[in-house]
Amino acid sequence: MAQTNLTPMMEQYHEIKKQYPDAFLFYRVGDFYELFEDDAVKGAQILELTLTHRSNKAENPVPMAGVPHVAVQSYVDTLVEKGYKVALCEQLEDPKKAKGMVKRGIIQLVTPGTLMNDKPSEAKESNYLTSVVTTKSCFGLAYSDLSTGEIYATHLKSFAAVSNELLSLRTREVVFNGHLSDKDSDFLHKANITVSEPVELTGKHAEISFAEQNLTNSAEKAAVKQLVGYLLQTQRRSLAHLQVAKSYEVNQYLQMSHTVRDNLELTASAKTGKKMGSLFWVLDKTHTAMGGRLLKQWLARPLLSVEQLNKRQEMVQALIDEYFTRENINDALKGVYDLERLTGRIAFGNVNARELLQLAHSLNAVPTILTAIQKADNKNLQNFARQIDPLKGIAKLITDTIVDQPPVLTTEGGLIKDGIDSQLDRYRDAMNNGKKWLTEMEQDERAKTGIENLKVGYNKVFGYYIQVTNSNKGKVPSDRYTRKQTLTNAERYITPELKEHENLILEAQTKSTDLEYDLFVKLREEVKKYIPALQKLAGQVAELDVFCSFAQVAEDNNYCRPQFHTDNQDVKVIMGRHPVVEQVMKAGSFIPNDVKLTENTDIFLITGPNMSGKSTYMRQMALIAVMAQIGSFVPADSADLPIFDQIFTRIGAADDLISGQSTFMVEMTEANDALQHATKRSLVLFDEIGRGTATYDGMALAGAIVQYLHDEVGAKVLFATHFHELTAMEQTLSHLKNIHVGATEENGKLIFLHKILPGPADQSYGIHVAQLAGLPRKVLRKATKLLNRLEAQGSNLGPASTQLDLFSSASETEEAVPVETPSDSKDELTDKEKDILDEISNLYLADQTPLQVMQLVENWQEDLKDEN
Ligand SMILES: Nc1ncnc2c1ncn2[C@@H]1O[C@H](COP(=O)(O)OP(=O)(O)OP(=O)(O)O)[C@@H](O)[C@H]1O
Repeated sequence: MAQTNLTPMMEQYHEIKKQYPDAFLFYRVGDFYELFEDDAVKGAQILELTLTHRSNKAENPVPMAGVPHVAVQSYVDTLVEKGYKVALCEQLEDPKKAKGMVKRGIIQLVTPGTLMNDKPSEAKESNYLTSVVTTKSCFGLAYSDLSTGEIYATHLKSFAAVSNELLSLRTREVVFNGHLSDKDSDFLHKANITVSEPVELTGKHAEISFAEQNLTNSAEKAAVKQLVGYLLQTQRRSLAHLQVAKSYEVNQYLQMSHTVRDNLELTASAKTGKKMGSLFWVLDKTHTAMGGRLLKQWLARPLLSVEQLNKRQEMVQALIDEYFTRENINDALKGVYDLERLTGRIAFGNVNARELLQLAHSLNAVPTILTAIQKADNKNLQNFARQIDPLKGIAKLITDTIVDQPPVLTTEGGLIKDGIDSQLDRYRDAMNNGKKWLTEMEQDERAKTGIENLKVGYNKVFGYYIQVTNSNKGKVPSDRYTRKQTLTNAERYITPELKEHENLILEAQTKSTDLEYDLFVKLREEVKKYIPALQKLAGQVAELDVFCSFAQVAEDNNYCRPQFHTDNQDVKVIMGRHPVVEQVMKAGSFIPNDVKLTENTDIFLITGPNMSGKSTYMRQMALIAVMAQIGSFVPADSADLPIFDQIFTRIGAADDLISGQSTFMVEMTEANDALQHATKRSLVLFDEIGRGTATYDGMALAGAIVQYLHDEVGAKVLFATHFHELTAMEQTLSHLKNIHVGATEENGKLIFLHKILPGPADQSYGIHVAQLAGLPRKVLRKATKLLNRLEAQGSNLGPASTQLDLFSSASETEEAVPVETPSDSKDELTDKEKDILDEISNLYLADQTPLQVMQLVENWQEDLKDEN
């Protein structure tokens, strides 16, 4: 906005705003932060503020909107959560002392990736800022959670791998040094990831050399440099808690794409996006926020090393065996605050006395934990405990210095205990003596003047005064008292003696408050020296918390300790259960099932009615694999498992909203991902592949995919299908076995057994399920009639029989010969009827609302009417 004749303040505003064009500039004026011009217009709308104008009478009044400084955090959070950036511009000198324009400057730039939300509901969430650099040969990627200071770095071959990492980390902001194609930029926008420009750094920065010290890969180094540089530039405060970056490679862990993680509902339910209903919900019995965050990190990166997994398992086993130790540890953990984030706040220098006490109380819990472990006399626990330094000295220093219930503010005194500093004690004595003198003086004056209700009081404007009610005004010794203030029913006076003591008291008070603040800062700086030790301790406590949680969950739900083998890929899970589904069902009502992919069986082709439990069975296998590879015990009687390198899924019907692909396209993309990247060591779950297109297309694709997985990939595959024709493949594919989920019919009613049985399903029961869903009788009757006719015709239906032959043993050598259609043309189905039947058997009831089903049925009725 071109402006002429700007006031000095607006000139200053523009000067600062120019440097932060893409951020909302919160400009401090007195007790308010003001937004001006376009920021004001947009901000007022988003934050529901009143839009006013500055220089209302001028030709071009400046739009303006303000928020009180005490409430600024929630406004900043709202904007940043929506993906905007906020630049906080403070008054850098006391306005009273300033000559001319008050100096102002940006003290912090809050961005989506650097937002530190203190909401308790988000304590178990990490908020990552990610930095990506393009180099000639690859992409370097580094990310950090600013609240804890941890940094990780890796390098990746393709932008697709980068995108997958960004989505898996749920990063909100990426600092990117390259040029984004329209497609990639669109993708990031839809994924709600803010893209920020890297900042230009001059000179050397200790934080950068510290963070990158262990890295060898140059792309990773560059990514960390860019990350820390951005943090330094936006935070403009001490980042002493930033840790040494840890290098990782995605293939050091069990790999899953972000869609696989979402499909398996590892940390959030697919339906609600909430924790409830996810694997994390079942496994998380942690008592600390750090434990919760660590468990989430483990879920994001399951391990491949049997050695490391055994170590975790041994800790879990020890804590199951030592019940009382676990209970004692749990009790102690309940008193531990978020050490990681407290440490972050210590680095930033915005920790208050209460938080320092929280730190001390947390540290005091550690010896209790160690004592509990010592009593248990368990080798694994002992070894773990031996590595822990409880940092007793820090805890003592804090509790010795800070009073038991300090105020939130650190600038108004009342923080430091007596006996810590002799000067402070002297000031306090002076204050106390002064106050004692005031009480004595009040008594004295009452006696001298005879005014019984004479009072000594204090207010900010006049300081100490003597108050006399109007009725006693006459008794006031006018030679000694000077009138200062008249109230409706009293007068206030001062005396020279009173003022003299007032000076002494107030001076002692100001000095002691200042000194207390200094002592507090000194303490804070002392604690700051222990940041790395505190971070190490926090990590150990978090691990112990997760182990206790695993032990608790294993014991509560009767899990077993999985065994791993590396010489083959056989899977042998006996009486396995779905960890989440069994939680939401009545105790004992979940039917356990085995998964035995052994002796050259790689593929289970699973058939069975809708709703019988095919998906549950497949997911339960994947969840057991993930649980095992994070070190948790698993819901089964026994589990003998290989180490899986990757998990692929094609489950559910969700459109990929981010990439804007159709359901079928997503289905094929996910299938392709598995076909291209799965190895013999992978686990593949395919649920009804091919149902997103016309029946015969779908069946053909599904058959070809199964064959490819069998011949070319050799992964362990669970493949559920409604195409019964595929079951014929067992005759030709030696590593494929048919299994089905049992169901029976009793008095015309369908009973689900939820039991996995050998061989293919004999019926699909689609119409029974439709009946369960309450479809009108007329439709069900008609569907049954159509089905009977189809069955009577058997394989005579031209195209289906061609498909069937394709997958049967004869197909390799013989041409399929279409059998002639029956001569009774009345019995032949019309195309329309076939379509309707197809639609009914393919209808996914779980995806429909009753109203949608009614609508569909009504359409069918209309169509059938038209036919007849
Ligand atoms: N083993 C089991 N024991 C008890 N109940 C089960 C079991 N497996 C599944 N169920 C119940 O059956 C419901 C349907 O299961 P699931 O979604 O796995 O069926 P499906 O065969 O995949 O169905 P569709 O083919 O329609 O997708 C589950 O929500 C659960 O309530």
